[in-house]
Amino acid sequence: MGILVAIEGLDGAGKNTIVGKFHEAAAGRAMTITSTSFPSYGSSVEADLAAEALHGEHGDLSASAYAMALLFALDRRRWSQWLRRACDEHDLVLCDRYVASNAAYSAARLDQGPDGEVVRWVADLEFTRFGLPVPDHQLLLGVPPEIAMERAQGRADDDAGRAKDAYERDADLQTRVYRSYLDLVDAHWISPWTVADGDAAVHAILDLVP
Ligand SMILES: Nc1ncnc2c1ncn2[C@@H]1O[C@H](COP(=O)(O)OP(=O)(O)OP(=O)(O)O)[C@@H](O)[C@H]1O
Ligand SMILES: Cc1cn([C@H]2C[C@H](O)[C@@H](COP(=O)(O)O)O2)c(=O)[nH]c1=O
Repeated sequence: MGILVAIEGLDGAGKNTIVGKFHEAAAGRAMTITSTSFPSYGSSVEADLAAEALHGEHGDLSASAYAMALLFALDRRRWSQWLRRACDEHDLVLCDRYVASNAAYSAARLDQGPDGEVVRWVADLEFTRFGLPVPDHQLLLGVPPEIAMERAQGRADDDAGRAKDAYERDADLQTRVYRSYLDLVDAHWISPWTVADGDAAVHAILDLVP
């Protein structure tokens, strides 16, 4: 039975990039690794609707923190079986964003803390009602908002297909999301956390694999 690790952080923090580094580093160890990412664009209608809403479509859908969180949660729900099977078949299963993304972004949008109503609602909905597996460990990329926003801007400048969405354009929201993540870490929300970046992050997580 493998371990499930969620990789969390701001937009542009480098989550997708570090997943590549995990795969490279795991190849040098006697272990198997698999990964997925959320939102699962292109394979679930909920993920695509959420992205479209954050790019200005679907009326006032994106104005509701709960509606957006529900779309992200319904997207993840489709992956529940896949995640359980992946943990049976691999030593390490990585998720580029997981349930804590919903907790951190929703709490930041609604100016609530880690013990607030929306964080409780996210956990009840996703873990209790939808039965998503609880992550064994969560990695917060310790990349502060100024750097993450610079990277997201660079990516948008280089790639017309990666124009910034409503969350990425909102510098104040990004700052509050980072605070929310740090609050979740301090509260040991759901499972143990590591805050790290780069090679240190990769090795800290690989060392957790029995
Ligand atoms: N350690 C790093 N140093 C400098 N640039 C980086 C680093 N990691 C990633 N980048 C660059 O920053 C940009 C964002 O990286 P990436 O797509 O991995 O972030 P992300 O956290 O997955 O973003 P999102 O959540 O918005 O999808 C990319 O252009 C990537 O090449
Ligand atoms: C999975 C997930 C995502 N979000 C937010 C975080 C991002 O700003 C956007 C889109 O994600 P991407 O990584 O930039 O493609 O959605 C969220 O609030 N809740 C979630 O569960």
